[in-house]
Amino acid sequence: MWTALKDLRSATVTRRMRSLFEENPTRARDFSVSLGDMHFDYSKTQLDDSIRSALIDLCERSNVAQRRDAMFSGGEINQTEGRAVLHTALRDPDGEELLVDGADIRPGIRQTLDRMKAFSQALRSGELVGAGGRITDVINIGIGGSDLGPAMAVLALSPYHDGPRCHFVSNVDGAHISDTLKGLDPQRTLVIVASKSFTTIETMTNAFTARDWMRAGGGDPKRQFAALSTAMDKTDDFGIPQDQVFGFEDWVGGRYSIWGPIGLSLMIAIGPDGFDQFLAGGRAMDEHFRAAPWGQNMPVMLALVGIWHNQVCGHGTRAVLPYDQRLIRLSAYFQQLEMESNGKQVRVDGSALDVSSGPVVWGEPGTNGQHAFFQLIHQGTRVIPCEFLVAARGHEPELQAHHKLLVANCFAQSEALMLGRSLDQARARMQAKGLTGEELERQARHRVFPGNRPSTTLIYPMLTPDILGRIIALYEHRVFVEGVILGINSFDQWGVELGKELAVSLHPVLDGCDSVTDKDGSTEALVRYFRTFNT
Ligand SMILES: O=P(O)(O)OC[C@H]1O[C@](O)(CO)[C@@H](O)[C@@H]1O
Repeated sequence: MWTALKDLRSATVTRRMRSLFEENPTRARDFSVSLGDMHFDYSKTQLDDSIRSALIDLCERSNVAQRRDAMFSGGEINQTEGRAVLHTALRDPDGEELLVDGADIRPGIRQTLDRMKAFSQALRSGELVGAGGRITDVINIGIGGSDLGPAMAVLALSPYHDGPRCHFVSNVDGAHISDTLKGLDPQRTLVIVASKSFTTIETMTNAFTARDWMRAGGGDPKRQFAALSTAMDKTDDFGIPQDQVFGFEDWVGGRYSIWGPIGLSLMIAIGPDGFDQFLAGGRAMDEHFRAAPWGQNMPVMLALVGIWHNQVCGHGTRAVLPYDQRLIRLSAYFQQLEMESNGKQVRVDGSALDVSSGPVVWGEPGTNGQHAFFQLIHQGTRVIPCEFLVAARGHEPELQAHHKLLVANCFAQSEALMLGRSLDQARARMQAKGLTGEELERQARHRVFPGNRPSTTLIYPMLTPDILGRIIALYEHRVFVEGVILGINSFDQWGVELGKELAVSLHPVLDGCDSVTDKDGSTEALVRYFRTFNT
């Protein structure tokens, strides 16, 4: 399957992308996909008709349609954990009957959503109070999927906030909770403990610290704690009243969980109506993913472009570059979504992957990144496919000039990456500035841009709750399609276990309770260093 694609790649190594636009005047339209007013342009890549056909063929042969349908209908596609994968059901509470283990899951989803709405409304209206009166601040304590989604989305949608302030604590580093608690009123703060398992050491350590802080400051943890979890017995043990516990099932993976109870902080911030719009955005992307033919299917084409760049061309990293300051946490969110899902070395059947696993995902918002790492993207020896995201309009009409500059910079980057600047062009520019002879030759080489560097652009009218829902669902399905093509299970994460186990065994070693001599030399030396400062 891969050979045909690799041959196509060899045939295009020296081809200038720009020539594709000269050959096909409607290339921009032909190599883009729309969903309503959201538009995904992948024309600034090497994809042509034959490459796209070969990629679509790969998609067909990989049974993406069957796997997709199995996912939406509750098939046990997370084989290594024996679970269905149904985060999509969370954003479709009124959908038709959906059976898991013989029972329809929709009524439970609706009931939990209604409870979340009632709870967040009571909090926002001031009906639900803390020991010291109206709740002014909410802290979500969680990590990974129980943090990154809501933390990213709350920031992204700050123009829609009209509820209490939301804070996020994830790191077990005491600095995180300490800095967050400073300045908060323990009698007017709500703490949400977000943990699917309710055993994650970072989250539980921070939750106990927050409870001690609240008690010491005269707050009332019985009233001012809520929990989001699949483990009701453990939330009970912690002492959180059941009417403040919002449960979900194991068919929701951590990094896919923002659509349900894990999204409670987002709902508190933007209100139930805003949250409904967010769900509707995700649902619209689901419907599109299920219905659109592959070539017109946004998640599929985003995935196929990703497969082309990573597995076929060998570009091992992917930069996510939102030209939107409020999406500053988007690449961190996508890092978990993509790298925890598709960073696997074996297929579902245990056989070794014969192509690269998912790429390294990284990035920062523009224009900041331009003044940091874009140098390497433009002139470094590696090719780094870039994914730009940008809104046509900002939320600050009075600062329209800023937004125009932002957008101009975004478009300029993809243009510059594709066009580059040849040695002759560099020389001509320097001559125009009056340079001549040896000095001109010496300087000109440093001003050459190889160009021909691929990028895609996702453009939408404005970053609303609906659009954010569409963006997240788009990337979720992209990761899914890439995983199916690689033949891996995108829904487990065994790779995080070994480090967790060793941390548990190292904890008593740091205290000096357990011996350090059975550790490797490096670890032993590090432990001894730590002990000298902690006697
Ligand atoms: O919600 P929990 O159970 O606390 O887990 C938090 C995170 O930890 C992980 O299991 C990995 O360490 C993630 O997959 C998950 O999102």
